[in-house]
Amino acid sequence: MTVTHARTDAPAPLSPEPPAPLHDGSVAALPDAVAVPGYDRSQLEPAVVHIGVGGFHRAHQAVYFDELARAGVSTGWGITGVGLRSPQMGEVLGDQDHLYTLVVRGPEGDDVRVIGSLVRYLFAPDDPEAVLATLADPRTRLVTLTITGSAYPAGEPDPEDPDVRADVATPGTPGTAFGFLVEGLRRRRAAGLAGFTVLSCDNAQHSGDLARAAVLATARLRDVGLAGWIEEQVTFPGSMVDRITPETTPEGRDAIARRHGIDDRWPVITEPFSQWIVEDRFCAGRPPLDEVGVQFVDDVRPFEIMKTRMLNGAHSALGHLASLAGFSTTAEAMADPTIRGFVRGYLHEVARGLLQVPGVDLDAYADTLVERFSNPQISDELARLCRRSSTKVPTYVLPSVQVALDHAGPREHLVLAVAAWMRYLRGTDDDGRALEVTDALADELRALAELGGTDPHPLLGRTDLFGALAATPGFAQELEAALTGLEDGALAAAAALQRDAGVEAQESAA
Ligand SMILES: NC(=O)c1ccc[n+]([C@@H]2O[C@H](COP(=O)([O-])OP(=O)(O)OC[C@H]3O[C@@H](n4cnc5c(N)ncnc54)[C@H](O)[C@@H]3O)[C@@H](O)[C@H]2O)c1
Ligand SMILES: O=P(O)(O)OC[C@@H](O)[C@@H](O)[C@H](O)[C@H](O)CO
Repeated sequence: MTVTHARTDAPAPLSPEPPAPLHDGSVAALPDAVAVPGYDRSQLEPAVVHIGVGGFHRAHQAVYFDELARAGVSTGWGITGVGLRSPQMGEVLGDQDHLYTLVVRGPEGDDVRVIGSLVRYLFAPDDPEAVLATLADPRTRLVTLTITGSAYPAGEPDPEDPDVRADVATPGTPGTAFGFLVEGLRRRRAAGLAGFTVLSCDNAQHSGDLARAAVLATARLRDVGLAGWIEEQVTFPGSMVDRITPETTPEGRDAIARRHGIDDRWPVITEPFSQWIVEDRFCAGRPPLDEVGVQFVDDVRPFEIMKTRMLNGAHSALGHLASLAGFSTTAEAMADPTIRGFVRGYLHEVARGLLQVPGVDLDAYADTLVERFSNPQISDELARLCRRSSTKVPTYVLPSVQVALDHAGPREHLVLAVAAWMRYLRGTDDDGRALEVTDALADELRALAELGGTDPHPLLGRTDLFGALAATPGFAQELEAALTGLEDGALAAAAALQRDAGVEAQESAA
């Protein structure tokens, strides 16, 4: 493994380089392998623009739109994919007529199909004008985003940031997704058109509010009147999205070619589970996604909070702790009873701090998460779960710790998860092997983690990450104890929690 001190404004090491075509005659190339995905793609109307076409979009939103067309419900929602950061996805999709293979990997084996809802792909740095023209096109009714949580400014956008400067000073060649949205909307306003819906599909608590705040703040930097028009004309529904989608590796790609005889340079492998809950606030027409399993609600926040704190929080906790213990994938780590017990304990503590979620039994939800994380058919790298943790831990983990401290709730697993992140930041596992630390703040946080050792105070000084939690009585001492426990190794620290829980259970039974 390598230690990567990457800045998030550099393209993240998102996916492996797309593998070269096989074309050795042993397999059929897309789109020859499957001529059409079951409907006439020429009928698809380009009503959706999606920014950030990665693995998840192709395993989730694009699949729902594909199902709409496949089931004959509607061909009104074809997708124009837009990339801002790396050109490879566009190159691969361009070679495949924008078709790609979705492999749903469950206990019964692989379900393989070709997805056809992406009709076009634009790499913004090559042709910003085409992207802006598409956003200003009257046919565009919905813009969806999966640009990672780090792309949303915490507070106001930094006017000194070169990308934000481009959004304002050279709006014909914007630097950020929000700059593109604002200029696209400005052109619509100038042309007398209405707005479009902006639907964030990034994992976040209040994803819609984050997108709205970022778009309005970017607009205000340009023109207060434009910002006011956007407030009136554009809706930003929140959404809860869920489908565990690992990065596609060359090995995964080659296995698909061998097993299924399809030469797809960048297929997507995902799990059977899929969930999408969306707030019903669409200003330019709502796609009939309820016909294909999407749930529309008035307020998505309880679902977002549950999902980010339970699933994503447990993923972060598992990622850091199991990486320290030397594991590489979720399934491998979850097969270890100590790690599995730690994840269960973590989920239990989070659930204790959650309010009721409509129609959800949190214990049953926790059980499904343990099962999904353990899926041996899916090879999900722990390293993926540990990227951009300075954005993720404050969103996914720390709110649960705060709730537990405020209500004197059980929190040993939560605190160990924070300690494991701090220990992980030092960049080596329990056997001294290098860990991948891919984070905008990697260098700064590593220095603080090394300075502190088992003393969390240098890291807790980062109030931009810890907020009021840093000063919450008892937290620093509990963290210090957990960091000290980790000196014996991650597995030993997790096992100690299980021993303590066993003793407590015996005492209360007695
Ligand atoms: N993979 C999953 O299991 C999963 C599930 C639910 C939600 N998500 C969310 O979906 C988003 C994308 O995840 P993914 O797994 O597809 O990752 P990915 O790395 O495959 O794709 C990320 C995409 O975002 C783009 N991007 C990154 N930073 C950007 C920026 N600052 N501005 C514009 N574009 C940017 C990349 O170019 C890429 O197209 C994340 O927010 C993630 O939390 C992922
Ligand atoms: O996507 P991230 O990096 O914010 O978080 C990593 C994982 O927890 C996440 O991708 C999950 O797999 C996903 O949210 C499941 O729906």
